[in-house]
Amino acid sequence: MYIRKVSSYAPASIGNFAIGFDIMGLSITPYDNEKLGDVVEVLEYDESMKVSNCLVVSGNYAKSLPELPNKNIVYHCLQAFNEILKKKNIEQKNIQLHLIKNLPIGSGLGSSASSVVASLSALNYLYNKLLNPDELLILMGKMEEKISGTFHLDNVAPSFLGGLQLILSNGLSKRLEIFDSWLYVIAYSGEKINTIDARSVLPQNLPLRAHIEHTKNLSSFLVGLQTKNENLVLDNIKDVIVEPNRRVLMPNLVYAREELKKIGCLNTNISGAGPTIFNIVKDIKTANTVKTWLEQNYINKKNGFVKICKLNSGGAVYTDSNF
Ligand SMILES: Nc1ncnc2c1ncn2[C@@H]1O[C@H](COP(=O)(O)OP(=O)(O)OP(=O)(O)O)[C@@H](O)[C@H]1O
Ligand SMILES: N[C@@H](CCO)C(=O)O
Repeated sequence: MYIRKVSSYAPASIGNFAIGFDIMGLSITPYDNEKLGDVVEVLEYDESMKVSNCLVVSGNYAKSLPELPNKNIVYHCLQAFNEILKKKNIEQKNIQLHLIKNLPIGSGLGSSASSVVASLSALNYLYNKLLNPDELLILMGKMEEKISGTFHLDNVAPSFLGGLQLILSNGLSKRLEIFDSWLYVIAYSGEKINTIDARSVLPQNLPLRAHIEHTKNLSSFLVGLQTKNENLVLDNIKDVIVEPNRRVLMPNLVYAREELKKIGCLNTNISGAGPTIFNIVKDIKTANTVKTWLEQNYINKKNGFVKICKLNSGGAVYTDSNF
């Protein structure tokens, strides 16, 4: 039996939020308050009890994880944290990690980020908040880099800190206030797209025209938030840089966007690297209509799902058996 259990839940997130490739992301939670995110429990044992397996996994998507524990990003998070302890001459506790894998892998819902945030935030809590939130966020980004090949914080920042997060040039993250009444109908098609593959279809250079158009859209989006102009914000949640290249991976996106607009959906875009799409509506009645259309026309009924979500303001949540 363990002597202490620290558990952390890290919510799903919409990476990029369409207008901010690699620099913006939104934390979401289902409208019915169901949980949508991974949980990592750190179990501390008495020194007399030998922990034979430092990582165990369970949950609906545990079977899709790499078979070898050392291929799991949670294992790398533990190793990275142990390295920090070593450098700071802090003795390692006798612990085991339990990952409850609730998010589908390669879904675009920030699945790997959720595992990273849950494990590192739980470990940090167990070690009396050894790292401050900025240091912890950077470490989370480095762990994401191990998976996708690039350092990006657009999933880990919202999952950890909650809300709509904008990554700044100093590497830190800033919360932006977005309309909290908006609903996000997310549709996970059931296919798997690894971020690293979705990045390999992107061009290394941008035409100047695309850069200008994108900058205009991003500026308009930010001004819309600042002046609380909902239409200006909605009109500028769009991606003229990445989406055109990723459409090849998501051939039904444009058709879905056109059809959903006819039934009241205000905005349809790719979540993270896809294949999940997010659809913005302002009321629960339209959300249900959009959900039904997506269930009937967009998702693979065996593995896919559609959920009505809202903004998650809080980010990762801890519980500690000591309290
Ligand atoms: N704990 C983990 N959770 C999720 N993926 C993991 C984990 N450990 C290792 N992986 C590997 O990471 C890859 C999936 O991560 P990836 O970033 O591509 O998808 P995602 O996090 O679902 O998507 P997105 O970042 O677009 O929202 C897979 O190759 C998977 O095997
Ligand atoms: N910004 C990332 C999110 C997925 O991890 C991308 O679109 O590649």
